[in-house]
Amino acid sequence: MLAAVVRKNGIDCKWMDTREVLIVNPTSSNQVDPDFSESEKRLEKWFSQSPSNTIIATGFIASTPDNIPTTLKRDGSDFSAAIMGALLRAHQVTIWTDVDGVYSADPRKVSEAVILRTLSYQEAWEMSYFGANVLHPRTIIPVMRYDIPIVIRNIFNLSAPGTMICRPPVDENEDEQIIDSPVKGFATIDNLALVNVEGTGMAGVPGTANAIFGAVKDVGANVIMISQASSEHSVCFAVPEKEVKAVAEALESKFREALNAGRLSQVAIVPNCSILAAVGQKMASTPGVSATLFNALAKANINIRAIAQGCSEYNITVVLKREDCIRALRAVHSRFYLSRTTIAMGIIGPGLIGATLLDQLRDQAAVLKEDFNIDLRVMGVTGSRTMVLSDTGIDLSTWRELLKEKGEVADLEKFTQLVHGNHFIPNTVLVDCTADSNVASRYHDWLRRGIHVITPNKKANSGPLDQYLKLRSLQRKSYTHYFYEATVGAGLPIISTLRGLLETGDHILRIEGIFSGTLSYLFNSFVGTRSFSEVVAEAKEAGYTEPDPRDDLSGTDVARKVIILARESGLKLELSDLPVRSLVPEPLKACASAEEFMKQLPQFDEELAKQRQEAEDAGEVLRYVGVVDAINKEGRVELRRYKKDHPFAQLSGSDNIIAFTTKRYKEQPLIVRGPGAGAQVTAGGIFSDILRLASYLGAPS
Ligand SMILES: NC(=O)C1=CN([C@@H]2O[C@H](COP(=O)(O)OP(=O)(O)OC[C@H]3O[C@@H](n4cnc5c(N)ncnc54)[C@H](OP(=O)(O)O)[C@@H]3O)[C@@H](O)[C@H]2O)C=CC1
Ligand SMILES: N[C@@H](CC=O)C(=O)O
Repeated sequence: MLAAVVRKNGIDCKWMDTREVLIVNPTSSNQVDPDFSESEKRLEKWFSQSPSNTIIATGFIASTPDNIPTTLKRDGSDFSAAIMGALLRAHQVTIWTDVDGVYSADPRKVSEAVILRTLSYQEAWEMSYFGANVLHPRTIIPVMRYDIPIVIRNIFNLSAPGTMICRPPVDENEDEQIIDSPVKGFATIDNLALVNVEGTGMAGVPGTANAIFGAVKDVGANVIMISQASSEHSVCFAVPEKEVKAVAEALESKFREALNAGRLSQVAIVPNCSILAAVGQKMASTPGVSATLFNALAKANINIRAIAQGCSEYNITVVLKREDCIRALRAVHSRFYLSRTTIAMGIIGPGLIGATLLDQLRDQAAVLKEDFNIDLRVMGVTGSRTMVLSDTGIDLSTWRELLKEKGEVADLEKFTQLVHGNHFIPNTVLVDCTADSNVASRYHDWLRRGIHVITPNKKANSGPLDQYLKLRSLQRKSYTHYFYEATVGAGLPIISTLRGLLETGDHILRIEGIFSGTLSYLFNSFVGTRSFSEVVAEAKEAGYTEPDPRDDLSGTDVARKVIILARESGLKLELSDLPVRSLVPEPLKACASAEEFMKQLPQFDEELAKQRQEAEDAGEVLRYVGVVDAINKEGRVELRRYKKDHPFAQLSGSDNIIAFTTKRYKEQPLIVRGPGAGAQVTAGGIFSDILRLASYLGAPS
């Protein structure tokens, strides 16, 4: 019928019943092998009887050598095209199908998967084995014999150039993707089980592998991957889950004697596994591919159960828990720059700092995506009473309304599970923008679960020493990150400067400074023109104070920062070890709320006004300072008087100033100075930590 339609449209065309031309031999595995020499003879004869430039040939069908009609079995239509291409020594074979080409990963699992412009024959083989929408491997064999390219095109989208499967170009500039990434694509197989045969009696015993795989063959199971360490104490292989029971029984029966005698210790089954394979011919000549792959998996906190790589190096296969498979696929896909570094984020505490951070994330999202390939997806926002969650990411221009109008009752465990449970995003970070010690007490659990933590909240690092040490030790052992630059100096680089000094071998002697933006502002502005309580109200209004300003005035906030820096420098101090001079009038310590405290504060203005006047009369100013004394292994927080020409007397606004005296910076300390409180700078500091995390996870920096 098609030939008739083509002829009706004016094209001279013949139709070919391929049963007359294609001759195939059945194989033992219920497939067929083309008989090329017989088919060539018959094709020549057919042409001599029906000369034509255009042939419409039947797909899928052929004949046996004794002329009995048969089919080309599964994927037989593609196979007929490839055989005809080979018989005719075609310039190119095009397979018209309903997809744009071969993707770098299953687009249902990796939304950023890209169409591959070219694949080598071997890459196409590897990808198709793993279920990617490529040609069946046997389809490629006939055309590969004569180096004939096959192009996969979409009949429904003629503008898509498709994927060309061919011998790799000699000039690599022909293919941008090959240059960008040694890995062409990733594929997965689900519903597998691992079988591990283990025992000291296996080492150096010829025939062990033969016996194991003989037993597997006897039950008709298909071995999908094999791995054996060179110690020969164990052989592990993957089979389809539905076949594993029979395999285990066959092995136990075959090796009963060795198991009883203890020469084999076990035949263990690991159910619910998946395979993830990285495929690329260029991997063979590129060092570091497996390191990058394993690193990406480690960073996504994914455990690898088994590994296999053939010496052709076209394929690296890892076996993982099935539930980790999609996350793993996304992590490695994004790591090889085929797609963006995507991080699922949960923001806890949308108060002043959290809300400012959300707005900064909203304003910068497009630039991060387009220019830096970073996709920060806020999957949830929670306060102490309500929370909002989304599977795909919250629209940051409407999060306030969503929280107010559609918020559900806050539940931090549920929040954590849902933000982290998105299997499509490999990495999760929880950003704690509260001042709550209960939230801080969860960091250990989050890090243990592979969730990164970023926070301006000082409670965890200045809380009980043993918990702090536990947290740091866990963090050192795992691939999860815990960043808290904004806990000291808000957006100023204080912790990173200290780390830089220590990591390069310097020794801290003393860290001294004005660590409180609020107290800095108070003493910079309390110059005799306004009362003390008025200046405190201004600091609160400017967003410098803690949620309860008594935390600032009591010196607790400064003490916490001193403890954070002391611990960072290696001192094992508790918050209670620090003598603190509180500026909170004794009767107001018991006020029920921050509002009540602010209301009553004016009654006590006189006392501080007196102290300020006394200092001024002596040509001095009052400054609230913190000290880490690493020589005497102690910390202090004090209200001190400084001469007016002292650097600490020269500050303005909410400036912090921190002086590091070290072995290298002994005569002149290293000084960091700048605004040390306020919503924009603090949120900016947290944002920098988030981008640092993204770069650790693989985003270009
Ligand atoms: N202001 C500054 O310049 C700086 C602040 N910081 C730190 O930033 C953090 C936030 O400060 P700020 O924004 O001013 O504080 P806010 O009081 O404005 O906001 C705190 C937020 O935390 C939420 N919250 C409290 N407890 C919980 C809980 N158990 N679970 C979930 N959410 C909770 C509150 O929600 P709800 O309203 O529903 O109770 C609120 O949204 C503090 O740790 C502070 O020390 C660090 C450096 C500088
Ligand atoms: N309340 C704090 C905010 C930063 O940590 C301050 O005043 O410094």
